Amino acid sequence: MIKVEHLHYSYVIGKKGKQSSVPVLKDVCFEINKGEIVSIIGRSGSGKSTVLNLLSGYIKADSGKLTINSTDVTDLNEKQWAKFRLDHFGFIFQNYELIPGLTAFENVELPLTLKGIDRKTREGKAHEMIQKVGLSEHKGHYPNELSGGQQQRVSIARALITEPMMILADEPTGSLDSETEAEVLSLIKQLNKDQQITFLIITHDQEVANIGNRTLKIHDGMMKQEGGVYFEAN
Ligand SMILES: Nc1ncnc2c1ncn2[C@@H]1O[C@H](COP(=O)(O)OP(=O)(O)OP(=O)(O)O)[C@@H](O)[C@H]1O
Repeated sequence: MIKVEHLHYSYVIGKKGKQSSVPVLKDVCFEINKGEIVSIIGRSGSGKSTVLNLLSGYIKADSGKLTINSTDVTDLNEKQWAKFRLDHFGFIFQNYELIPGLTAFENVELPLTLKGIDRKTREGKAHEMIQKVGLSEHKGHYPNELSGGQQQRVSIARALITEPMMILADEPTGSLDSETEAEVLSLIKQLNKDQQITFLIITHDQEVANIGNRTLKIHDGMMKQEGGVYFEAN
């Protein structure tokens, strides 16, 4: 489903004329199969968010190959990526990233609005998703009228509404207390089990990583499967 082959990425830092290149990902290789929950665990600064940004086309690798659903997406341009992202991925973020001026229902509906789906279909789907995450009674609430856990449920419903191939979750429980964290992780596991939704979870927390079928460890821009050895760049 996702195949990452020998990705290298460096950030260019410093002022013009005095720029230097800082290698952040070094020969990263991994695959994610349909129906898996895969966790990427690593300390702060190890390169987790950079992996996510490469997978979702926000940044472009210096070298290597990225294949998603048998399509080579390594060289898509920005416009092609925007469509590809909307068609294939759902996103969940640590800080939920809900639109403050929209209700829970409207936030969930939004990706379908962006896709140009008609109102009746949008509303039907949004009702279904809000129900799926157990928030039907709160659908008219604005984000600031919801708890952190409820906001994350809204963002999960929003991620699900386009029926994405995969959900990319960046520290999905990073802002939640441990009880609410357990609830959100259990919802993720349930969606994976009942509907075979594939998740990639980025975290620095071993307990969160443990909900995955597989854990990939990233350290200093190098990645290994848990129990394996780090790949070193040539
Ligand atoms: N825009 C940027 N310009 C230059 N260096 C950057 C930039 N973004 C990230 N880096 C550097 O790249 C490295 C990896 O950063 P990244 O954000 O991928 O790590 P992370 O594992 O997601 O960290 P965290 O858990 O703190 O979010 C870090 O050393 C960071 O300082």
